[in-house]
Amino acid sequence: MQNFLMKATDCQLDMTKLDLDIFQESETLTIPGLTYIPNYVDVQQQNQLLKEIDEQEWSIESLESARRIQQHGYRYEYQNGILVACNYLGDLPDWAMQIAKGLYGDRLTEIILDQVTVNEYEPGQGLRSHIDCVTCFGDTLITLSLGSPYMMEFTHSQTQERRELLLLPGSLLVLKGEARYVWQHGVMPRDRDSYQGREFIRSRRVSITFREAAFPYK
Ligand SMILES: O=C(O)CCC(=O)C(=O)O
Ligand SMILES: [Fe+2]
Repeated sequence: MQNFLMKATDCQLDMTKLDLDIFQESETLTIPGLTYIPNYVDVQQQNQLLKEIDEQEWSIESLESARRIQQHGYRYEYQNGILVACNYLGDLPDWAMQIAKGLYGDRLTEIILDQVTVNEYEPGQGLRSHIDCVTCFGDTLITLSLGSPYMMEFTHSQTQERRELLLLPGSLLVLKGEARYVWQHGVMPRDRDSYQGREFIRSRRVSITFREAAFPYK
């Protein structure tokens, strides 16, 4: 195995040299309904988004994971994976609304998505494998990745078949159909990822997930 250590602070520059995007795209075709779009936003936009996000208030996701999150548009509260409350918070902040409109303009969504969850991951933190609440959200989930590359794992909920995808900063992950409803997705709590024979040291990752708040909660 090629031991390729990459410091995440260097990654935005190094990514262009690595040409990772090419082999990632072919791999994504093996999960129906999953689309991976590298470089959806450029480095300048990524930095601007991180700045805007960090100006907003964070909250702690749960005692279990202690990761920081933000919710915009609607706030969903879960206990042990069960929805216990949903509140309308108001319009999305401008930076989120601009992206939501862009996704719609690029025909990635049929409506302008109105719920945003920002997830922050520090090295060692993860997200348990899950299928996003079916009754809470619409059929299209879109995640924009910022910061350090992290690997996402997908597990088929019946066959337990697994896939991996390294989510690069600036990339968009679109989950619909089977990728949304049949495959679970999650992030292992680790401080580095091995992917395609290379090792990626994790630093801070911030993801922005866009969803449609489902009708009963509007
Ligand atoms: O951080 C990510 O890329 C995914 C977030 C996610 O799956 C969720 O909030 O449901
Ligand atoms: Fe999710």
